[in-house]
Amino acid sequence: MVEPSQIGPSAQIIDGKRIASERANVLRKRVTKFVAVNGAPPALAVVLVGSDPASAIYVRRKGEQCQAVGIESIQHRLPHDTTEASLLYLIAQLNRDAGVHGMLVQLPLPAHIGADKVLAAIDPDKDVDGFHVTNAGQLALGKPRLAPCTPLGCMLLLRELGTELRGKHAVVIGRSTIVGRPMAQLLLIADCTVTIAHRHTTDLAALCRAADIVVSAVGIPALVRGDWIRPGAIVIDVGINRVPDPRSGTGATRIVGDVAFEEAVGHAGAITPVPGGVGPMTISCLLENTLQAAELIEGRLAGTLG
Ligand SMILES: Nc1nc(=O)c2c([nH]1)NC[C@@H]1CN(c3ccc(C(=O)N[C@@H](CCC(=O)O)C(=O)O)cc3)C=[N+]21
Ligand SMILES: [Mg+2]
Repeated sequence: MVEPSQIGPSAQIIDGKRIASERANVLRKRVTKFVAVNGAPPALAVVLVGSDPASAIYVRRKGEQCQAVGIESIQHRLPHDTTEASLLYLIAQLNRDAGVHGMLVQLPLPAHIGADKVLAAIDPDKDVDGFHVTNAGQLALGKPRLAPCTPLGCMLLLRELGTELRGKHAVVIGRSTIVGRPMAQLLLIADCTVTIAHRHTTDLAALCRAADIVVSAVGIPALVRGDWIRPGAIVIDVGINRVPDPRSGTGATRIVGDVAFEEAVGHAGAITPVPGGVGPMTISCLLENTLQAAELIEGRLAGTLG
């Protein structure tokens, strides 16, 4: 007996939430080992300036996930009118604090604070977002140290599928420094042929139709249509777009990605949902980067002490 849902092609739905929770179990064991060796847990400092509601939710979720694997979470919530100088002062303190292994400043920052200057002030060894020019440069050289969490999470999802990446044509839509560019670098390291598309790209549809892997990170709901997806291609949807939820009738919102999911699911071989795809993997990779930073820092200290 064939269910209607089994008639016609339908993609494998890549369950980022499940994969992230399985990885949390592995991370928890690594953290336990770290505590046994070093006597204290890895610690992540998260700095939030202002009260953007989405940022507040993400920061809270990061704290919860840290706690779930035994990483100490230190959160600094600063008022919207915090000066650039006082934010730089806090970063300098966190850089010096031997009890802090990783730190991040939640983006976006208020307009009166220069994000480039702030990111440059973070000790690259504690830069668990991988946004510092040193870490971006290492990645561009093909020798990543701490790499950005969202692209790392996308790579883990691709690896989880078990398909050979070497020689595959990957189209990355979006060239942001936090997702598109580092994503392209990681795909290159995995021996993909990589095309980066952006707002000036002509005939994005035709480009996507030639792709084995499409990664979209632009923030436009339903930009990527079902018939843009080559049969069997892999679709990674990084978009987080808040839209009105017509089903609620109460003005409530829901989040959708950049891909018209219901269309694309009939074409793709595998596709990430939003929510429950890339988002949970981003936080999972943040935890992993924090543990990696802590292991490197403590390993180096142990080396200097004998
Ligand atoms: N310095 C800095 N580092 C960041 O890594 C950073 C940032 N700033 N600013 C904002 C973006 C966005 N981001 C997300 C993290 C988790 C989910 C996530 O967990 N999403 C869930 C739930 C989404 C929801 O319900 O709102 C999901 O997709 O299933 C989403 C987005 C990290 N960012
Ligand atoms: Mg998601």
